[in-house]
Amino acid sequence: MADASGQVAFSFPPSWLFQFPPDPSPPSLPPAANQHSISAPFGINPTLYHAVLQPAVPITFAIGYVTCVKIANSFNRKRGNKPWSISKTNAFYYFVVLHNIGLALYSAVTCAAMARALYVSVPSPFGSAGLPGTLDSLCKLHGPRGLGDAVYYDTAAGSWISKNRLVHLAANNLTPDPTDVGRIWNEGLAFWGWFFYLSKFYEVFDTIIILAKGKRSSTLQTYHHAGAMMCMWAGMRYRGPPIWMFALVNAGIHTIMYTYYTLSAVGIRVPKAVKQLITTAQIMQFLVGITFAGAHFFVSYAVPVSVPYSVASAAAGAASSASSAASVVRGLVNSQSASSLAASATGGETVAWLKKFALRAANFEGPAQNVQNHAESKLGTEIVGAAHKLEQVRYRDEHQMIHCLETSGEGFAIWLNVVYLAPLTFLFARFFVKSYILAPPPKTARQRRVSDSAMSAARKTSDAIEKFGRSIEDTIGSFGEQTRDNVGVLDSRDAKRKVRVLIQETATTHDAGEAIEDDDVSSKAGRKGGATTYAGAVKEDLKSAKRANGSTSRDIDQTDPLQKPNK
Ligand SMILES: CC(C)(COP(=O)(O)OP(=O)(O)OC[C@H]1O[C@@H](n2cnc3c(N)ncnc32)[C@H](O)[C@@H]1OP(=O)(O)O)[C@@H](O)C(=O)NCCC(=O)NCCSC(=O)CC(=O)O
Repeated sequence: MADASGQVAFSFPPSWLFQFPPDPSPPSLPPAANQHSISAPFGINPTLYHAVLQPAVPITFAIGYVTCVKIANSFNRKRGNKPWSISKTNAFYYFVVLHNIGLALYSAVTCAAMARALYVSVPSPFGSAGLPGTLDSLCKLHGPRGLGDAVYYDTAAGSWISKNRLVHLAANNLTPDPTDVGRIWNEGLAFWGWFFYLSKFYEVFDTIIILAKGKRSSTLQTYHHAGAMMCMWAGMRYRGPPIWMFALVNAGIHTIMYTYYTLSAVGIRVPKAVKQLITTAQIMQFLVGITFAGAHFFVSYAVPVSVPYSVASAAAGAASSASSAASVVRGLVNSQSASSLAASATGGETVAWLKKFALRAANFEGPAQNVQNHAESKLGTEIVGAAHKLEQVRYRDEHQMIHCLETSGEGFAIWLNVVYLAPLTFLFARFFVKSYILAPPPKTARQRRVSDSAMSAARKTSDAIEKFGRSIEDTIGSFGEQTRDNVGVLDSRDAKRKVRVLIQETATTHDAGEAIEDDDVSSKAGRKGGATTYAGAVKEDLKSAKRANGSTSRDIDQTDPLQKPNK
């Protein structure tokens, strides 16, 4: 299927894009050393650059990470999810705050640098190169800016090439020139993408923070971190074209997410609506990411290609028709040697030269030799020589459809990302449903009243128990004294009154406790957030209070000297 202009087409992807394992050629390309610009603020040692992109690095790390998380999860479960003692230290607190601030800032810088790279590399589809120009800039990451000027790896030829014969490779003639500007790789992805890949290893500290708090790392958390390092690796190792989006959008979302965690870590409560917005943005990035990355498999577009053609036929055409002559002139002006020829000749000389050229093409060699320039001298031998050369090989631009992707490695990087993102989107959607749809809604006035009464009930219970204990001690004390003094008569009315008042008080708080228990608001939310955690704690206090009250009452029943004996 092609668009109206026939310049863009959508078709089923060729099977070689799904080859596994992918072709290891070509290796990734470090950014140019000593560039000192926002695209690459400093050089990266090429050996190091390649070393961390070895497949063993992310695979080993991801397996090690998942194994450690499984062990730590079961450790935390066995300990009843008790926070590790280190999590109570100041050092841990400051580490968590700095970790989040650092990642928020780093993500913001990466996002800005990638946005700039996109801005300078991707032309508008409404510009002179149209939609193919935009697609070309998104599909081909190397070489100079301009439709059809990209440098890409031709798997069949086993070398880097360009559709434009005027575009040169690096000095070694084997790789794209690292100083080329105007495409995403050299404009920032080579540098910022590589560090973003490394940051995925550091981000496992998120999990360590969760574990240290005595919680268990969720499937979402573990899967996300293990998968992110694999996907960033594949994108950077094989230069999957849409990997820029991972770096740009994910860095943007992480700026917000780590700002949220910073606030959360210092105890600033973020409204639930904001939290919900962050989760929505995360889900959106995955959906857009899957669609955008997947589209690369299906897109082809037209690029101008320099096609060599035989001069003789073109020249014959030039002699026979004016329009063909015009095309010859265009061909000449388009070609490099013709440009230099034109540069060396003034307007009159060019006309004379064309006349000579047309005569020669028409096989009138004699008259051709005698063509003169405006100074009425025969055309210089160097011009004739150049024209002669032009007769050998000429190029003209034709439009050819090319696929967006060129190597099986690019294909691999994309499908790995799509395969990773699909379950991640599901896990996030489930998180969304659990956290914002199934979780209890914000408290109503009545629920708040119940919650308040829970707190005051808890307070009363504890005061009453305290008072009760003291009275029992006093009563037993005075009873003992009176017994010792052999008075034989306890001030029974006073003691009885005290005990009755206390039993009444605890009974009141017991009822309040029942009321709270019936209301599941405070109990369900229990584990998340300061207020709900407090409500959970209150409930626990109430339960203990109830237990304490029950046993104390039994004790009183058994010890009350004033109680009538059971019949
Ligand atoms: C709103 C969210 C950003 C965060 O939701 P959470 O449920 O994690 O939020 P929360 O308020 O319960 O916070 C969790 C607890 O950990 C503490 N905490 C502090 N710093 C943290 C850090 N860097 N990472 C994880 N937890 C951290 C919090 O203070 C809090 O402690 P306490 O409980 O003691 O108050 C959400 O959208 C989300 O990402 N949920 C998934 C959670 C997850 O596993 N994320 C993995 C990264 S996903 C990711 O990164 C996606 C992406 O690439 O965009």
